Amino acid sequence: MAKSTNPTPSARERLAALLAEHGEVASSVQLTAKSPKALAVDVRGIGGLKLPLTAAQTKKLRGLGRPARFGKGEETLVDAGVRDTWEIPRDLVDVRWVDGLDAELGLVREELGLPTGSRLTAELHSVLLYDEGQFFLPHQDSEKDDAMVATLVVTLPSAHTGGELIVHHRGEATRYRGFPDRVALVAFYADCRHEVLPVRSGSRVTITYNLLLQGGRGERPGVSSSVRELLDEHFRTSSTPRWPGDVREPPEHLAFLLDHEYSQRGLSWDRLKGADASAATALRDAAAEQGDYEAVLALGEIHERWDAWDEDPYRYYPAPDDDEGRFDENGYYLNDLIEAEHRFVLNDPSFPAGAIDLDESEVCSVTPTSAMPADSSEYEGYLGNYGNTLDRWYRRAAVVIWPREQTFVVRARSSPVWALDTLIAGRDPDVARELAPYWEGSVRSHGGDAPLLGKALEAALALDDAGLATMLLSPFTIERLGAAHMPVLAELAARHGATWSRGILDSWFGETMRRWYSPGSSREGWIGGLPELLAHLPAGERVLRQELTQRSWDSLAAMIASDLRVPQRSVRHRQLGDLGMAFGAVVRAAASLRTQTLSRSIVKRCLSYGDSFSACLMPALRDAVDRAPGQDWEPAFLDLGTAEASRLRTRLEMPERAAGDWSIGLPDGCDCELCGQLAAFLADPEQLRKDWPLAKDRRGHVHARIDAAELPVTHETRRSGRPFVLVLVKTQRLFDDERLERARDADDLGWLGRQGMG
Ligand SMILES: O=C(O)CCC(=O)C(=O)O
Ligand SMILES: [Fe+2]
Repeated sequence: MAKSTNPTPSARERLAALLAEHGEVASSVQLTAKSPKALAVDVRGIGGLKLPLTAAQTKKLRGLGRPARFGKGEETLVDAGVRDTWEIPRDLVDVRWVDGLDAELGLVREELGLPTGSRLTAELHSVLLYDEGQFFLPHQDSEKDDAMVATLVVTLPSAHTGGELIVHHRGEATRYRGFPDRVALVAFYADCRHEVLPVRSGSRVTITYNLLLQGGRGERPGVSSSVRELLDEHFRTSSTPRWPGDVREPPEHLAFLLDHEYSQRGLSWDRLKGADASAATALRDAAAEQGDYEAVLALGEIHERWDAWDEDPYRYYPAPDDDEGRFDENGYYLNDLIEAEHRFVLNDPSFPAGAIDLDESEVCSVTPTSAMPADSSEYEGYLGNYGNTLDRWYRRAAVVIWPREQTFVVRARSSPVWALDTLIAGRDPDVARELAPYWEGSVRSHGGDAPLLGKALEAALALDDAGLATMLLSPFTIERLGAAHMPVLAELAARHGATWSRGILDSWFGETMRRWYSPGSSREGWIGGLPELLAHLPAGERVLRQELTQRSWDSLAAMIASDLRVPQRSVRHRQLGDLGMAFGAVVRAAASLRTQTLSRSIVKRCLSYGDSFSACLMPALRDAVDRAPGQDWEPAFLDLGTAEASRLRTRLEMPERAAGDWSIGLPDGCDCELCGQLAAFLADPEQLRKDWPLAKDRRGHVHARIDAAELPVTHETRRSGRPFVLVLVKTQRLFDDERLERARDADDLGWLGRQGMG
């Protein structure tokens, strides 16, 4: 969140501040053992270690050591450039704390702010020996056990310098030294990066433990009532209007973002780290107080888009005082937050899998997201709609709270599948009405795929209400409609009538929707399967058959019209060719309708298209023959094929280009004075080359015209003299292309003749 410029902070901002105060705790801590005798270490082959360690003992230890490994993703590696230390095999070592470790672990638990009532246990991880020059670069320990919350490093007393353990957290580094005569214990949260600096002299020996947390929830009297009041205030108060006249409803959720990192499996109420634990617990207790709120842990994905600069704007001026912390980790200066998206997956098995999107006014945190290191980021220079933008993505865990009466809607929004299953089972129209305000957004953000459409149809059938059926179905797109859906759709159409059906199809074919969220599904691909789809309608069904075919044609005709306008010939032909299958399908579907009105209007429209339409028609005709060899032509195909044949014949009857005729036509597009000169050169049958001194932008215009029309003319700039000279040369491709085209025409005409359309 950007710094608030609002003079009176909102309830959620005050809530975050209260929780921050309440939960100030360390992320690492150091203790010393009562005496060196607190610890008894036996090593097989050496015997009991005498503390402080002597040089003779470390020498023996070294004899048992092997180079330590470290984890990188899935792998375990040995790389002395990252980690250079000896590891003593764990099974050779027996470590015993004479009075147990409970007192120390109790202190650690308190200092790290883990909930009262919980208990830490230590699990031996490794025994390490760092000789002079050895070190471990910054890293984060992997949490192999779900209950692991922290690491404990015990440094045995020994004479050494260097080898400091440095623990990083949220931009702060804490440095811990071992002692010559005392056992040092350092514990830090498992999500802290840490490192061991090179040992400068002597040897450093450490024993590391995984710290596991068991049970217990914190009880923090005192804050709960103020938390509760702020919670109520948040849910009562509409957020500030974004522009004059903007009407905003009171928020439906509150997400409090946590500061530590959690894995999906590691995120649970009794294993929250540091300040998160006390804050989250206070929130949960306040929510539970009267049983009217629900609080759930969630994993969030946050996307921020910043207006940003890639260099320091204050390079030549002193930065304003309140401007620190405005640089991200890559040195970009964060200027203004343009937008932020917050999406949460509820981490609770009693909730259906899925995600909910929250508004910025529903989110708060102690540490603003922009102050956290991003998981990934992307900088774009002057592109798109803004100036320079910096996109940043983060993962942050959160406590998400909502009024209990909203639970159905929250569940339904996070999983539309679950919502539909509930409707199918309960057939309760009031429940469906509760969904109405969110349904479209919810289907959209979950991709609205074919199985979901299947369920939505089923639910519409179960509810048996035309209005609710429209609400449930209209967010989908036509590309998702498959054979399996047809019987239910027909049933609904029969129940609710033709007007209802048309309304649904209008939404499904709508253009805006399609761009929103049908990635990977192509309209023309779907139209290509139309006749097969119609075959799944009950015999005698008329409305859907008619309407689906009509709308498919309208949609396709719009695509054809736009492709016919593409200036480059090769692109135009390829795109039109790609529509051939869909065109054939529409013609076949139209032919199967009760009246031939649509067929006739298709033919009429196609006869008005120019020559390029052949690129779409020929593949459709050839496909029709492949599908139904030896069968009679649909009348529409026959009309179009016959017209195509006569068009081809006319073209072929024109005399071939004479050898030595170099005249080229320039297609329409511009009649500026420059294009006039270009056209004259092109039209001249004898002139093959033109050396044309032209200023830069004028050369650019000529380049563009020639490229757009894909003319057989090379156009290069000779960079000598002022202005440079544009050299145009007509090429042999003029003759080759025309020859190829004639051959293709002849071939098509022959084929049409053999199909009875000559
Ligand atoms: O030796 C130390 O102080 C730390 C060792 C460590 O970071 C590890 O084993 O992961
Ligand atoms: Fe480590």
